[in-house]
Amino acid sequence: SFGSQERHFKWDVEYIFRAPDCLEHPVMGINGQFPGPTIRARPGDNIVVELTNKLHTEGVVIHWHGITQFGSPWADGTASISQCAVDPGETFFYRFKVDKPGTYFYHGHYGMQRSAGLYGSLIVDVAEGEKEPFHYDDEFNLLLSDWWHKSAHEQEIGLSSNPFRWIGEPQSLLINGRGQYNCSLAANNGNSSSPQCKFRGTEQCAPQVLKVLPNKIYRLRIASSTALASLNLAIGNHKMIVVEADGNYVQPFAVDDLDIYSGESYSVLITTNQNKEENYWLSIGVRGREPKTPQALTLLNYLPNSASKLPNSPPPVTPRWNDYAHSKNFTKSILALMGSPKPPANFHRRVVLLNTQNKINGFTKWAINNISLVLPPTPYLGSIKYGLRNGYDKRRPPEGFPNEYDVMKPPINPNSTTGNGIYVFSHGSIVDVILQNANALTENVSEIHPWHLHGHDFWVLGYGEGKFSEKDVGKFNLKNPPLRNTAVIFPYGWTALRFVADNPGVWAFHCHIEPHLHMGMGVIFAEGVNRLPKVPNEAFACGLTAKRFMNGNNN
Ligand SMILES: O=C1O[C@H]([C@@H](O)CO)C(O)=C1O
Repeated sequence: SFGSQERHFKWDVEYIFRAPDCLEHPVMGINGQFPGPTIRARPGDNIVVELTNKLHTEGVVIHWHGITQFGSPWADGTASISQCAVDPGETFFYRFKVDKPGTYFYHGHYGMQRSAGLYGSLIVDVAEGEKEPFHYDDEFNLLLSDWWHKSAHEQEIGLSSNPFRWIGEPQSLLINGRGQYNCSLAANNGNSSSPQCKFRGTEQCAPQVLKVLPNKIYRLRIASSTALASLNLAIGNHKMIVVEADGNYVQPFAVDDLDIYSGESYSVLITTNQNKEENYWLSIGVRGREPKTPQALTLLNYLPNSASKLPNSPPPVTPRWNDYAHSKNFTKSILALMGSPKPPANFHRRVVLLNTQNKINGFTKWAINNISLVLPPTPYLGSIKYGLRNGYDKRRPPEGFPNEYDVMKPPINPNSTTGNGIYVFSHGSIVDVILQNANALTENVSEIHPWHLHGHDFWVLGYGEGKFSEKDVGKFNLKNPPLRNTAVIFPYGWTALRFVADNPGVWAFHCHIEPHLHMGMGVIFAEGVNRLPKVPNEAFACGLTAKRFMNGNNN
């Protein structure tokens, strides 16, 4: 399109020593930075990321979360799905177009590399000469994450062990890769048992202070790449107007605090119209799991006040972790901005996906319709495109679950099986997905799962309690459902989504809680793969020997 640019980046992924929460640990960085560099682009721009793997003993891929990859499914950055993991020493070229303004991010999508710190921001501004449907004077970008003192490797080994070792709650929450583990910014006016932090400001774990001028409007871009934690964000004395969710404009609404699940992004507007002699807290706490992690904090610093002037009152408190009514109220308030694309009135195919915690040979797993996803070694995109017979399980996974299954109780028979079959959708068909939550292995436990779809936005048609039934269809919102790429299922509830299968490729659809995906909580969708032109060789084979074989020189 007119004025579009190529934006070229050269990135080295490597472990670096960093102190994200003031304690030093190996962190997966990019070009020596953590979080990785921010990509900023405009709609229509071609992004080229020349990614060199400097990890020495691990493969790597990067997923561009929220970017549809229309016409470039091999650049989606999902190991075993859209490409082979990039070998140590190798360089892979991600080439893709960004199509829609919004707040996005990128992250590792191989094993548990997101937990290791492989993530960064991707911001698409409006096209030159165009305006957002709201006004603001300046903006801040807040990429939220959670951090463990146990390495991603140790976490992963625990999950794959029998007896199972759960990763537990994070030690710290990070804002733009910065948190404070053994001190608190609010010790002097809160009830923290930690000592007051004393920062010069140059420390790796010093908070990024948000410096604002009085009586202005600021846009906060907020994205969550947490591995586990669902979060709630609040700013002392300031209401937030929600205007964007996952790169889509929403009908503006005001809140005192905002829930954000892993894989989601929001933009909110705040007006700096409070007492300008004061500074204010921005605080982030854990939702949906019994919190064992202190709040993350930073300051809204009204200039010219000193940033060392602490607010008079303690940081806003996070709503009670299991106040699901509060969460549902927020989530259901998110509706598409008037004039947004509407969903088709009917669907061609409905897939119901039951989410259960299971056992396989004594190992703890998650399963969808009783199949726990284990990715095949050959990427699906290549297996399908080239008709490879043994690339993956050709049996179609179930479209639903037995009617008598009681979602309110632990599974009667918790034993499950692994699989890697795919859901194949006809090109252009309209697909409804009902995500059905259930009781986990333990009685009276049902968890939150934020589900993320690659390659598409979907409309969120509705949320409900208990088991989904046909009569719930009548309550679907077809008028102004929000378009998103991530939607949460609440404990013991269901969430209904609709999307158009019009993006040729193979797409992961999964719980964005990284350990849950690792334990099998995902499915694979494929559509229109036969329409794809030649797939770049380097997506499916590595090194010069592979190139030689592909050129037919294999003797
Ligand atoms: O997958 C999970 O495992 C643990 C627990 O269910 C078993 O230890 C937990 O809280 C999860 O979310």
